[in-house]
Amino acid sequence: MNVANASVTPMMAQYLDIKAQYPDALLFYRMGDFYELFFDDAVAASGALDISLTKRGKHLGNDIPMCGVPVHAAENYLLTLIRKGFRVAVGEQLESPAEAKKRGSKSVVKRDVVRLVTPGTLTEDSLLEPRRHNFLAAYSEIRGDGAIAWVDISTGEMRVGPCSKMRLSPELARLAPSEVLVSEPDFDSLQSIVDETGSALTPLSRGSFDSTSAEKRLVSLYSVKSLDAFGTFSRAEVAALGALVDYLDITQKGKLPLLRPPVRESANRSMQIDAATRRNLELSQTLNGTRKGSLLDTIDRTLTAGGARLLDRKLSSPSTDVGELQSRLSSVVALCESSHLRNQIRDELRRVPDIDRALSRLAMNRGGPRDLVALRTGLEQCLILHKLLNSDSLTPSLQAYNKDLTGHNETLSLLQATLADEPPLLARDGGFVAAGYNGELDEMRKLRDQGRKVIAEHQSEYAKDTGVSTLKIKHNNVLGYFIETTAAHAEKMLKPPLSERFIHRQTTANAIRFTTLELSELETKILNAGGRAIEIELQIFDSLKAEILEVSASLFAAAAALAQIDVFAALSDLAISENWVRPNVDESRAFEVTGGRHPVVEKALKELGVAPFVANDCDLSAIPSSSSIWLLTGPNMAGKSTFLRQNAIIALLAQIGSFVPADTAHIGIVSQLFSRVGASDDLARGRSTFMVEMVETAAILNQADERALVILDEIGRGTATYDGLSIAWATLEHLHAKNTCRALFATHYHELTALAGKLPGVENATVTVKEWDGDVIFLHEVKRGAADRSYGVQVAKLAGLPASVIDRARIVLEQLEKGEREGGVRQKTLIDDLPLFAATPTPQPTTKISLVDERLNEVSPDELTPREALQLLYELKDLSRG
Ligand SMILES: Nc1ncnc2c1ncn2[C@@H]1O[C@H](COP(=O)(O)OP(=O)(O)OP(=O)(O)O)[C@@H](O)[C@H]1O
Repeated sequence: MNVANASVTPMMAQYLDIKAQYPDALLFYRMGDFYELFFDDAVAASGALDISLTKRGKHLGNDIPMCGVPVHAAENYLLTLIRKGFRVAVGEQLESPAEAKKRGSKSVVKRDVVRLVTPGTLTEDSLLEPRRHNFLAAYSEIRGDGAIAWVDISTGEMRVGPCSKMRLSPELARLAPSEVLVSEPDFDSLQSIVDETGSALTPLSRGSFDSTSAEKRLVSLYSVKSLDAFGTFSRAEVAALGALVDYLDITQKGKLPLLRPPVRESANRSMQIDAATRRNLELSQTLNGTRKGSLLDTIDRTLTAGGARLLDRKLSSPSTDVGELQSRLSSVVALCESSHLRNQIRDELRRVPDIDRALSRLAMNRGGPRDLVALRTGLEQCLILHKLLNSDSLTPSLQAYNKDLTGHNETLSLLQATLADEPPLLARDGGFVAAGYNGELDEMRKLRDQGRKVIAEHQSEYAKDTGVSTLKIKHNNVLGYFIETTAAHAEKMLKPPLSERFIHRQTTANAIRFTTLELSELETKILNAGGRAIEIELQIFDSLKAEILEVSASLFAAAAALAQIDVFAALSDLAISENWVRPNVDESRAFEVTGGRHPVVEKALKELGVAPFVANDCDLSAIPSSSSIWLLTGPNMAGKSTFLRQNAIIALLAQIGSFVPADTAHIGIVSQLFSRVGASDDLARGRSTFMVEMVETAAILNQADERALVILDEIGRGTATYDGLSIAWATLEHLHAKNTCRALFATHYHELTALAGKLPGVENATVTVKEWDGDVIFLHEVKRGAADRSYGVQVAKLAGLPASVIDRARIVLEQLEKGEREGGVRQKTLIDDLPLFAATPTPQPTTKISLVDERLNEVSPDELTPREALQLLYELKDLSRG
């Protein structure tokens, strides 16, 4: 831009200069106690934040729109802007106005962007959810070989794994990153996949993804010779990791977070779950997008933020490693068996702070004394917990985690010695270093807080040393502090040896004034004490921080151990209080659950105080075939969907190493979990209910292998009856012949039950109901066999459809069924045969009032004598026979 243009002020020139470097972000331009926004940024931010838009000066003859937010409240505004999809460049003043003035009276204060705030790079406590990770992901593809890397900069965890473009959507669903980085040339082809997950998509230049420079970046970041130190990575994996680091460098302006060495995750060690299945099973959020009511919400008994994040991670990536699962389950068992120990552990865990996030904030220079205190408390709790868990009778993995809780004595002692009990939030406020830690600091504080007292102490010392008891220390603006005495008393002070110490300053009419070297030093000290105290504290803060970061690896290990212990104890607590059972997990293809329950529905029923949940069995193992499928029929509302989901959830819980809501469960490892449950329109993506259903079904039929568990609920319901039936039929046959997997298939098409006789791997099961006086009573019991009918009309009646509609539906149904029995229904005949709705008189209630009812209506029980009552009983018995 043309800075020489007369209408551009130097400040505006600086603003425009900085803004040009961040065209995609809102620029927070620091002016004193405010961040100000100008031009389009101001218009956008004032709308998003609901703050007033004003004007400030003119630019090229036009008013400059402006809005501002106070610096002390900036975090909240930042959060709102980030949530609304903005990125914010924070431009700070890099010098004081006085320093700027030294360069010339017209000089503008130096400013530059110190940080680019984006959804994936948040570290502030107030901007993050404590119990959830905030991942930044990067996807790269090199010659058809794809990889995804992700990092939570608030905890420093960095992971990477292979990921084909096909698997990108399920991987993003699993990780739920808040921001995804892709190379500019890939932007268009990946946009729809990323948008679908709700993550922000950020394109980076091709250079950020260049695998050779990425490798250099990583090698220098971790100060290693080669990345082999951490494992073997593909080019695409290195590129994705490198892009993360490059982006952090750009957004954090060179101040990189504390990144832990990358861990490679291989896809075959965890259960594959696609986005639709996660959604359908409401794993970490409900279909309405809330955490409350999700499976995670129901099972989460963790007490620490780190534990909560770990449980979330486990639930999103159940393991397929039997050995690992057995080991996790044994630890849960160990803590189930000793409720005293478990309760003690849980009591101590309550006091454990978020060590990961405290460390990361410190590393990024955004930490304060409270973070150091969090580490102190964390390490103190480590010691207590270590003692509690220090037993040979515990499992090897608990013992290993317990080991990580020790070895921090030096760090703890340092923190204990250094920190005050309740320090302030910000280091610059001072007051966080404990008294007694640093002699000079103690003195400075004393001087700052008790200047008068220190002077008084000196005064009495001088009085004693000189023998002049009337001597006074006084202060004025010319001399500062001075010692004053009368001329008579001053005499001996003017002579050696006292005159060597007491230096004559002034003689007035009534008094003589002295000073001492000590006193003038004291004066400077008193004047500077406050500032010096803070300076010392900041030095101590920095050196303490450096020492802590030096041992960050072992502190992270302790935090990880605490999280693991928390998860084990939480799962034990859950198992005991909800009466869950240890599942038998192995390499077989078993799926045998007795007394299974749906944890979320069971909890909801309990809270409502209605009839308890009816437990059900599911035995796919008994089917002597390579595929094992239960074909589930039953009326609407009987509990088919619940049954389907509960079995998927039981498998999933077993594979995170949790007990399961059942009496017994034998689960052969499930490698892929698919579920097509319920129907929902996806209008945003321009897909109808039926289309969504078919896309999801296609994904299942194309991918499910013999280790998959497939849950299909009412396939084909979204289209015309015969089309739907045909699709369901063919789908079932495909699952049986090609996918040869374990599956639960719920359907309203009773015609399909005939397939059970034909296909060896398909068995019929049904959810039972009782019919009573034209109504239907749900028993929620799943039994082998086929349902006789749908009871749709009865359910509709329960829902409160007008009686005339219900009656009319009954007539139509009767005719349809009759038509079918008589060899196929021809619609034309049906329409001709059925009298029109309007012409149909509402039939009278089918149930007649019985004689027994009539007689009972006449009776008033209060007026009956015992003899009359007995007589009445005989009478009623007669009437009912008659
Ligand atoms: N085993 C059970 N014990 C007690 N209540 C249950 C049980 N299963 C389901 N229910 C209750 O019945 C309601 C309906 O269950 P669900 O949605 O699973 O039925 P459905 O057969 O799939 O119905 P539709 O075919 O109409 O979708 C649930 O909301 C729940 O309150």
